[in-house]
Amino acid sequence: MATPSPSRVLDTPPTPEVPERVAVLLPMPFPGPFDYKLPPGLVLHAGDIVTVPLGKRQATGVVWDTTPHLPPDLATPSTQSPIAANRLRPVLSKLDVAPLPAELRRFIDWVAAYTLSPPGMVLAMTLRPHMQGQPTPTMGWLATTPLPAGLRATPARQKILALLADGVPRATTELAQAAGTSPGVVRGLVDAGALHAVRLGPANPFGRPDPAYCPPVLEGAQQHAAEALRQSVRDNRFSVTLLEGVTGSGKTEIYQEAIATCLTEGRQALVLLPEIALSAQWVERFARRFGVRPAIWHSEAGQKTRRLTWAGAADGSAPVIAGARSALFLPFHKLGLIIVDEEHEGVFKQEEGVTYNARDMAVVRGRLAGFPVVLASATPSLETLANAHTGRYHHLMLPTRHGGASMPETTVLDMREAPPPRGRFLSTLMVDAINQTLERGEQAMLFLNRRGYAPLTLCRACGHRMECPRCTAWLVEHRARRILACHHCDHVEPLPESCPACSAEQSLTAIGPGIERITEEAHDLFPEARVLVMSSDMTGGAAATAEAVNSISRQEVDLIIGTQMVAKGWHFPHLTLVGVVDADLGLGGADLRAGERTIQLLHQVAGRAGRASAPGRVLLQSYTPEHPVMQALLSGDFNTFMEQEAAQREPGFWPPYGRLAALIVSADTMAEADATAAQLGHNAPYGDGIEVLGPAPAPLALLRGRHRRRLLLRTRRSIAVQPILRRWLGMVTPARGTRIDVDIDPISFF
Ligand SMILES: Nc1ncnc2c1ncn2[C@@H]1O[C@H](COP(=O)(O)OP(=O)(O)OP(=O)(O)O)[C@@H](O)[C@H]1O
Ligand SMILES: [Zn+2]
Repeated sequence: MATPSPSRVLDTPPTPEVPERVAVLLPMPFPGPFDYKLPPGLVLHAGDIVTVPLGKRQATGVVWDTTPHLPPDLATPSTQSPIAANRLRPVLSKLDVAPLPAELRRFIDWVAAYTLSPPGMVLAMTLRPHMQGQPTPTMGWLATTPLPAGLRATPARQKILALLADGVPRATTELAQAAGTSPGVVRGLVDAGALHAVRLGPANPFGRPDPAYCPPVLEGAQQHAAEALRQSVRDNRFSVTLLEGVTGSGKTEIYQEAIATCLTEGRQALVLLPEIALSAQWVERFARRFGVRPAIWHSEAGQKTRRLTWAGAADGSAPVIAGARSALFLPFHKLGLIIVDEEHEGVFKQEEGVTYNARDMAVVRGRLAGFPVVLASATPSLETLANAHTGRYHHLMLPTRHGGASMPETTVLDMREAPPPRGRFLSTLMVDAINQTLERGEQAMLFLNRRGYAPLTLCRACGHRMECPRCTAWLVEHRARRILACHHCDHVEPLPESCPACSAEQSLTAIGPGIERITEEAHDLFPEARVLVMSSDMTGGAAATAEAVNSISRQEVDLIIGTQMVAKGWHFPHLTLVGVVDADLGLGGADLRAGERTIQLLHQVAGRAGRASAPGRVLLQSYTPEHPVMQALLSGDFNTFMEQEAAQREPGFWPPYGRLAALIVSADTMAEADATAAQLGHNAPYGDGIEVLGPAPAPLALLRGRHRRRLLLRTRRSIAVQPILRRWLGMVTPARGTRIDVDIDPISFF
C-alpha cells in the first residue's frame, strides 16, 4: 500500500529547485495537471507516482513536468490561473514503484497534444493496468539483527519474525498473509525498529531471451537487410526503416536479428503485432530463435499477467514485449527498438477514446527517446511508402520468398461469365480446384471477410429489410444461434417467423453469404473434407485459436474457412490453394483507402498459399475483373498500383500529401446533431490550403442510438491541423448531451 518512502530508494537525479508546489497529472479527462502542496519530509521528483486528495476522494497520479516540451504547433498556452498557495492541498504519499521516465512523460504530452486529447486520458493508458488490483510492491522487510532490546514478542509477531529467518525480504501483505496476521502487526514491528526496509529484487517471471540461442543462416538479400537493421540498433539513434518483403520472404526472421542486437546492447525491444490474441505461432517462433517466450501484452491477458508485464517493462526484467497497440504506452525502463509488424494494418488505429495510430506514435516515441523503429510489411501503406520515397525512412527490400519457394499463381474468376449455380456462391472452377487440391492431400482455404450466415434478411413479399433499430445497418443472420445481430452495436433479436412489416409467413430470405453459409455449402460440396472455421467470433478466444492453428499444422484439417483472421501472418506449409469468395467486397463505399485496403488484405490472404515446397494457387471470385485492384493482384505488381493511388491523391492533397482531421458530432436527436454541426459549419476555418468538407450525415448516420454528422478538415502538409482545430472548437458550444469527437489522421470513415 502507499507508504511514504525514504529518499534513498530514488534512482532519478533530484530536480534542481525543489518547488513548494508540485504539478500532479491525474489519469482523468482534465485539461492538465493540478497543483498540490509538497508536505514536509516528502521528497518528490517528476515522474513519481503519488496519491493526492481529489474532492472527497483519493486519486493516484504522477508528478508532472511544469513545462511540457512540445513543438510550437502542438503547445497550448495555459489558461488556468494558478491556485493560491494557501488553498493548495498536500500530496498524501508516494508509491513504492519506479517513477515514470522523462521520455515517457514527454511522449504522453506529445500524443495528447497531437490527438487533442486530455493528457490525463493518455496517462491513463500507461497507468490503468498498474492501478487495477493490488499494486505490486517493490519494497520489502527484513528482520533487524540484533532485534531491539525489550521488543514485545507477541505470538503474531513471533510468526512474522520466524518467516523472515530465512533472510528473504517480503512485502507487508505477503508477510501478513503467510503469518495469518493483520498488516498492522507488520507495521507495529516496523515502528518498534524490528524490521527494516529493503528494495525487493525484480521477481522475474520472464526468461532471458538468448540472442545467440539459434540464429538463422541468412541468404543474400536477407543478410544485407539484417545487417542494416543491426547497425541501426547499434547506432542507438532515431531512425525509421521500412522492411518491405513479399510474403514468406523472411521479414520476421530479419527483424528478430535486430532484436538480438538490441538485447546484446542491453536494451529492451517492443514488437507491435496486429492481432496479439492470435499470435501463438509468432510466440513459438520467437522461442525457437531465443530459447524463451517473450512477455505478451494484450487486453485478453488476465489482470495479474498485465501487472507483471507492466512491472517487467518498468524494471527491465521483461527484455522483449510483444503486444497489441496499447503496449506502446508501457513504462519501459530502457527501450531501444520498436518493430511494427504488418505496419499497414488498420487495427493499429484506436478509434475510441484517445484516437491514435500506434504505428505513427511508435515513430514519435522513437524520435523523442532516440532509438530506431522498424516498420515491416509485404504491402506497406501509402503513408510509409511516401516517407520511404522522400528518404525520410530507410527502405529495405526482400524481393523473393525464402528457400526458393515461388509466389503463388493468381487467377481472377470472372463471375459474370461463369456464375455459380443458383443459390450457391462458389463457382464451378473454384469447386474443381478445391477438389484437386484435396485429392493431392494438400490443404485449401476459403476466405470471406464476413461473419455470420447472411448480411441481409429481406421479405420477399413486401421488400422489407431487417435493420438495426439503433444503427444505420442491416442485421446479420447467425443461423447456428438463430438470431439476427447488429455488427456495430450489441443489438440481437430472434429470427422472426413472419415479416414484421407485412406479416407474411415464411417470406424472409437470406441474401448474400457470410462464412457460415459458405461452410454449409462446403459441407454439401466436399462431404469428406475435414473443415475448420476460423473467425473472430469463434468461441474460446486465443486458446481456441492456437489449438485451431496447431490442428492445421498437424494436417488434421483439409479445408479452412475464415474471415480476415486467416489472412494474418500464418505459416501453413501444406496449404496450397487460397480461394477468395468475394474479392470485390470492400471496394464499394466512398472510403479513401478502399482500394489500398482491399489489395493489402487480399495480397495478405494470397500470401498464405504455397509457402513451402509445393507451389501455391490463388483464385479470386470477382464481378469486376477489370478493376485495378484485381489487375494488380493478377500481375503481382503492387508498386504500380500504389503509384497510381499516389497519383490520384496527390493533386487534391489527400493523405499522405495533405493532412486530414475528422470531427464527428453525435447527439440523441437528429435536430441536436444538426444544430451543432451547423454551428461548426458556420465557423469553419478557411484560408490558403485549408478546406472543410461537410457537415454531412456520417455513413453510419445512426450508431448505437446516436445521430451522427461529420466534418472533414483537409490542409496542405505544411499546415498543422491542431492549432486550427483548437481555435475552431473554441468557437462552438455544443448543447448538453452533444459530443464532438476529433479524429486526427482518420483511417475509417464510418
Ligand atoms: N534464412 C532463413 N533460414 C531458415 N528459414 C527461413 C529463413 N528465412 C525465412 N525462413 C522461413 O521461411 C518462412 C517465411 O519467413 P517469414 O515468416 O519470416 O516471412 P515473412 O516475410 O515474415 O512472411 P509474411 O509477410 O507472410 O508474414 C518461415 O517459416 C521462416 O522460418
Ligand atoms: Zn446496431
